[in-house]
Amino acid sequence: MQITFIGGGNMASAIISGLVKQGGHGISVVEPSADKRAQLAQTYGVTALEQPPQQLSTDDVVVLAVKPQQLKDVCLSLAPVLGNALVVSIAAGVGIAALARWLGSDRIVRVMPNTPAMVGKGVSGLFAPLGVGASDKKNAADIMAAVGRVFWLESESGIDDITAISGSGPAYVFYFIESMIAEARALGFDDATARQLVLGTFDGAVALAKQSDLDVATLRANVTSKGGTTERAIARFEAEGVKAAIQAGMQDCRARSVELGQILSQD
Ligand SMILES: NC(=O)C1=CN([C@@H]2O[C@H](COP(=O)(O)OP(=O)(O)OC[C@H]3O[C@@H](n4cnc5c(N)ncnc54)[C@H](O)[C@@H]3O)[C@@H](O)[C@H]2O)C=CC1
Ligand SMILES: O=C(O)[C@@H]1CCC=N1
Repeated sequence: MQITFIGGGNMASAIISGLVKQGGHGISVVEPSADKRAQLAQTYGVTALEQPPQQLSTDDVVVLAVKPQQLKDVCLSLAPVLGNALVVSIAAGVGIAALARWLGSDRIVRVMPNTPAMVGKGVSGLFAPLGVGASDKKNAADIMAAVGRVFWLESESGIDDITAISGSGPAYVFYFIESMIAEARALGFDDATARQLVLGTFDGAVALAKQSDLDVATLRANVTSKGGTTERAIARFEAEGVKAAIQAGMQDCRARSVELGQILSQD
């Protein structure tokens, strides 16, 4: 595939890194920052451009990887050179109707990836409107499958849902990890040891959850001895409303995705 990324920031780099490892693709990136262009070219061996190509072809795939707030201008400037290229938008919030209006094309797939794509462990939700053909859907899914797992969504609002789960989710996990590392440091462990203890715990717990036949609530119960230490910790989490706060945070995240779409898709 000939793939042109518009925007070479965090998320684009994560996807590019997986595609480069997979090999066999022609990859270019349009990125205004000269520093980032140099880094992308050096790290991944991709073609880094300051401006979009003069003309794209029907066989090209264009991945829109700029901030949602930059999307309209980017689409309007791409429209004259887009030809009939397939467009894959990874931007949060902004819907296909607005993208189609700005691009003058409805050959569009929306994707909500996440940054663990950088290490081949991404989770992506994809949505394509009815008019998008099977080979376009396959190309979009193949790009994301190069960097992790792929889930097709039945409706576009599923993109808002999955943004609150896997799109933003790595940040929730890092927040939990950060909190545990801070406390391990407060208990006197040096930074490197605190990090290893906490990351080892996450790694082990996730591996156990994946390999076990038991559900996660049972796995948690198995750690929690009656009258023991874990029980105290979980009781404090419950008293402080940690679970409710996580769920409320996810709802706020989803609402922001909807709100971004409403604000940014107006004209
Ligand atoms: N970071 C994440 O975890 C995720 C991000 N996304 C979506 O990915 C998109 C990009 O997010 P990030 O990579 O985090 O942002 P970022 O800020 O790291 O990257 C955006 C890049 O676009 C470049 N840019 C600005 N104007 C441009 C233009 N006119 N033409 C080409 N490039 C331009 C910027 O210089 C920057 O390098 C956003 O729409 C976001 O909603 C989706 C899922 C996860
Ligand atoms: O925070 C954001 O808006 C983007 C979308 C999902 C993850 N990062």
